[in-house]
Amino acid sequence: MIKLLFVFTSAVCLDIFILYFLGLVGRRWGSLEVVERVSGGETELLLRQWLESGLRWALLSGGAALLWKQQQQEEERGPLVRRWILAHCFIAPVYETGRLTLFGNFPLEKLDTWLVGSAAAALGCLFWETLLPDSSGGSTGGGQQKQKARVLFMRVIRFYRPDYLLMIGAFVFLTLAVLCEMFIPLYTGKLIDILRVEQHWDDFRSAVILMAVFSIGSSFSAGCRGGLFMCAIGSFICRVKLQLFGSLVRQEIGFFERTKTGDITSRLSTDTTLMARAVALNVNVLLRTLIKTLGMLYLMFSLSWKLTLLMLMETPLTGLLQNIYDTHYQRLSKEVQDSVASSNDAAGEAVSGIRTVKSFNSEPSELHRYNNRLMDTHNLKTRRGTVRAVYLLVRRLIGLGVNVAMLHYGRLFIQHGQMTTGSLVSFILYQSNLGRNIRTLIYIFGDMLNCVGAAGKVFEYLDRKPEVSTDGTLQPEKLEGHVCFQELTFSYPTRTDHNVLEDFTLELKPGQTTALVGISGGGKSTCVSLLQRFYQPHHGQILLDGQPLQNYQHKYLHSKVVAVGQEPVLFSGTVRENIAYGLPDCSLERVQDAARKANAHEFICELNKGYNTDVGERGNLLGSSQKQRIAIARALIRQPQVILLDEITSFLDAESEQMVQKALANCSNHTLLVIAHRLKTIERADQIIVIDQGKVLEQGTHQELMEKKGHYYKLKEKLFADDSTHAQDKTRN
Ligand SMILES: Nc1ncnc2c1ncn2[C@@H]1O[C@H](COP(=O)(O)OP(=O)(O)OP(=O)(O)O)[C@@H](O)[C@H]1O
Repeated sequence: MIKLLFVFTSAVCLDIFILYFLGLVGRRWGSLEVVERVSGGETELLLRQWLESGLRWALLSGGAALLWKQQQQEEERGPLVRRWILAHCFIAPVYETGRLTLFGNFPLEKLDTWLVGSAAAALGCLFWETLLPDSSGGSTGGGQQKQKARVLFMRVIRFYRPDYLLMIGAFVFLTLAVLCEMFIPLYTGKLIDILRVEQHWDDFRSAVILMAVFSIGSSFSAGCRGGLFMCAIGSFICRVKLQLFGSLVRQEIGFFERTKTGDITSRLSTDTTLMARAVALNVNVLLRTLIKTLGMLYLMFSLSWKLTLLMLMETPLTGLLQNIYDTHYQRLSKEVQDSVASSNDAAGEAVSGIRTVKSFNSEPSELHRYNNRLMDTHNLKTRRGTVRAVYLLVRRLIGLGVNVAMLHYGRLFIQHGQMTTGSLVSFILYQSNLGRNIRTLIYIFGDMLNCVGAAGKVFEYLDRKPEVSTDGTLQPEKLEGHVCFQELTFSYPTRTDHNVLEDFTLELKPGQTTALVGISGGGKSTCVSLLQRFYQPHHGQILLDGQPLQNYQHKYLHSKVVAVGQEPVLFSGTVRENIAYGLPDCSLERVQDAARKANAHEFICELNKGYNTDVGERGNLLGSSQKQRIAIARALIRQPQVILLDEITSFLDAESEQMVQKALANCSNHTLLVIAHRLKTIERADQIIVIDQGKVLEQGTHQELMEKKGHYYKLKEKLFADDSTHAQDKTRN
């Protein structure tokens, strides 16, 4: 900043020096008789001023460039200085040219002109930097941002391709509506002029008819335009949401662990809508306003170009004000959005965990938490409202000032016969719209960037390639189900500093049952997750029949390797839909067969609508053991080769467990990986693997490990104790 000030001060000093030097030369030149003859005229003075400005500009630019190079900051601040020098040198001749054109005299002294020019240039640069801070070329961060916004905007437009016809229709009606609307004030003024001269009744009638035609035409076209745009936006939103959802469900589990649910849902709801607005609504408003503004300016110029220039003076002020307001308003709006999301999260968490809330009697604290979040939102909204109120006040004051000036000059022009009363009325009508239109143009530009920002977030998810690839193609007809974990090292994406598995090697032989045992947190469930390809291990690999898991086709792999977890997740829908989940054309016989194997058929038949009974949201209408059996049926229906059972029997009663065990025992050609804390399940396994802290401690059959009297032996004492307690609990229930 200090360097910048130094450059500016040096430039001003250099400029004053050049100015006086040129003044001296000019005076010497002026003293020559030849020049004296021609230099008296205003045109010549003006010409000389332009020449001087050109010279000053060249010298100042050269000097600043030299100085800047030494400071090595050309890239960062160069454009701003160049703009300032250009405005500083040329604003005075431009101003004087304007004055000469308007009033035909040349009143300002040289130093006064310089001062006025300097102040105007500094204000202009300030205005430019505040309103368009990133306009200094592609190399800067702002330039890149603008370029990015442009690319995103074009992508959104391409996304609209299927609706191009609707959009074109909408734009045609938009143009018609605007054109019709534009002529109404003009004819209002004409009517007033005609009314003042009573005998022109024919003119009056035709003016009224024309006004009626324009009004009806404008309303009709606006209606058609709105309808067509809404259709286009509706279909766009559906399309984007569908694609986005498709992309989201393809992402790996780690993505969902790292990304908040609120973020994902707001991409799906708010951002897709904003993205649709970016083109359809904003371009609609932008074009409508632009056509209207240009048309109005043309008509206003034809009514009184002097008054029009006066009016336009309001624009930079309003622009500056709008820009400052937008910055604050957008920041506050974002904070309000975050705060609303956070209070929704608080409410959602309390509702979804209502059992825990009640059992710990924490209703008052939940209420307090929610109240705090609501108050935060309320405070932010109040601040946002205050900013808006101040902005509106200042804007109205500026508007009032301009209106007073316009009425004053309008009266003078009427007095001098330069305008009629009707023209002034038309002008006032246009002027009241013009200010609004210009504000809209400035606002819409900001809003468009905002919407394009939302589109950026949507595209980020749309373009995201899942870290766990699903590009495999392998789908052999016959699969043995031979699984090998080879020197696997893995940590969860949310805790990369902690290796859950380290140099982990394990073999699941085809047709055999392997039980994973160990204390909680040892990494048993992680093995199941990795086998389902929820995560990608960092080192080592998992082989299925000698091929890395990622080589298998995604759908094939998930039909051959299935898992049933501790807490089964069912989806709202019927029992049949849940068992045949992901298999759209599955017959009822197949569903029933799978249900029988999972010992679920009997209880399903007892439900009031049998297989067509609705299970409720997340299966809430069913008991835990029923949900578990449906989940087992859902796995078995795919006729898998490798079955992963992660503590599935925890929620089953002894009888159901036995039935399920029997059903699973029947699948002798399946590879089973069982995680269990129940001795009976473990004993039956062909091999038992004891895991602790991501490492295999012991491996062998129950008999072998018992004889070894190692970790398993010690663990067994605990497991057996737990098991008997558990069995007693179940019997009591
Ligand atoms: N999604 C996750 N993100 C981060 N860390 C996790 C995640 N899931 C598990 N962990 C951690 O990984 C370690 C192993 O967990 P894992 O669930 O595999 O153990 P486990 O032996 O199956 O235990 P349990 O019998 O309690 O299910 C634990 O320290 C756990 O905290």
